[in-house]
Amino acid sequence: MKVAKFGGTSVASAEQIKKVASIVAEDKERKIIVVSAPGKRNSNDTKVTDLLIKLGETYLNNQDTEKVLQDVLHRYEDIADGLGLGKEIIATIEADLRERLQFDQNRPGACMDLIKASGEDNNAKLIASYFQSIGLNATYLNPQEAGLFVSDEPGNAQVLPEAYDHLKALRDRNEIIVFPGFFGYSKEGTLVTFSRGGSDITGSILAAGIKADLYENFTDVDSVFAANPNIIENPVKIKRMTYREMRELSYAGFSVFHDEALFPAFRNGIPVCVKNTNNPSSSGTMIIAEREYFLNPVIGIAADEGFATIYVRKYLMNREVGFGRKLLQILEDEGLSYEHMPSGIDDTSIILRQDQLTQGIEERVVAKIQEELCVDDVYVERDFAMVMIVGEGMHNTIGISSRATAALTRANVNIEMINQGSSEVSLILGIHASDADRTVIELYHEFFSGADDTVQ
Ligand SMILES: Nc1ncnc2c1ncn2[C@@H]1O[C@H](COP(=O)(O)OP(=O)(O)O)[C@@H](O)[C@H]1O
Ligand SMILES: N[C@@H](CC(=O)OP(=O)(O)O)C(=O)O
Repeated sequence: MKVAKFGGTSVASAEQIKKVASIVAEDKERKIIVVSAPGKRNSNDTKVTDLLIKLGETYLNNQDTEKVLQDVLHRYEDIADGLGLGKEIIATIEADLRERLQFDQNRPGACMDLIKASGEDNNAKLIASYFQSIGLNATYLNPQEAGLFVSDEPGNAQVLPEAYDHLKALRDRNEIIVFPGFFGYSKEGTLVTFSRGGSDITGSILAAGIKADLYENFTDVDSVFAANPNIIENPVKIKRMTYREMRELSYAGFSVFHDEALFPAFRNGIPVCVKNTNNPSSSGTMIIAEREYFLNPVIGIAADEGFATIYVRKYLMNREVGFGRKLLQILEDEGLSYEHMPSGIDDTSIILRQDQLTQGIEERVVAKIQEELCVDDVYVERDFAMVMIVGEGMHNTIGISSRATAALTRANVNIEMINQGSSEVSLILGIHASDADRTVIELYHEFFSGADDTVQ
């Protein structure tokens, strides 16, 4: 049995949904179909999820919601017309949206999630009707009915272990199930969404729940490439990669697959295949537990922006018992998570996602570090990027970091931070965000020039 997830680009228009239907129809093993909200039809388009976030904000600010509501409805009307579905489905979607716009405004997180998730929910209903109209034995299934229980953290839901016990019953269903991605329900019955891009997570949870033989993730590219195709023209394709490699690369900007989506598949040993809805005969990229040979020690290079550093200096920091704990406690008290913490003997830098550092929080954190830890210096710097060089073959390969630093020297890029975990599967370089693309290009040429069309 396979779970197939179709991303926003695969369900953005009637034409795309027809391709989805033929992919589903051609393989009887494709039993659970997870769908996203309609995504971009071209580079100037707006994702329905982004329209819905605007709708949610408009509603929560007590402004007139009608214009944005109509923009959302037009997207579904275009799709329904192109699929030859009647007007009834649009009336149902409109009624559903208007009902969501009655939700309690005193619960803004839950209200936003309810509105945001309608993109997937209504698209799943529409796609299930289309499948039925062309003779497929398909049915829409609501995540609450299926038992997809999650934690009550708006916009950042985490699956609850008991969800898997409920979801395994889906194995016994005889029809094709069309399941909306991106959200589950708390035990109290509140709808909660995963983080952005979270339909990948739904697919992985369902694949783990039914112990699928394969989790297929359909998108708009033939494979995962060794670098972001928006930065490198025709990058080499990755044929096989490990969960760990994909996790590191998606963490650092390979937006093709959500980093949180790997865990359920990995824990249950379910292979993941990234495939192209527009070219389904292409074999795609297999993500598996292990791969045996390494033609190239590096498999991919990624860069992600939006990081800040809290720099802390105190003479004899290395001798002060409990300094690190107290420093991290200050972050914890403000609800901040951190990504890396490279240290010297008298100084340390805490690297974190800068969108967490709103002005009030930044001021409080700096003041607390100053007062409670009596440091010599503390300040925040913004707009860093983290570049990751990743590959299982890097383990015990001599010279990777010298090749990387030489490439950055050629690109005239200053390295602010360098970090390698003991697993030696990745090397992280902290640089200024404005240098990110140049860095990826130079590193790509260093590690992939002369490589075949496909690696590994
Ligand atoms: N290394 C990479 N390999 C493949 N695609 C990548 C990579 N890095 C970034 N991408 C981008 O990810 C996009 C697919 O992800 P996304 O837009 O979220 O698709 P979907 O709508 O199917 O969920 C590709 O079109 C590509 O621009
Ligand atoms: N529609 C949601 C969830 C998602 O996974 O979308 P996509 O498949 O387009 O990445 C979002 O935009 O965040």
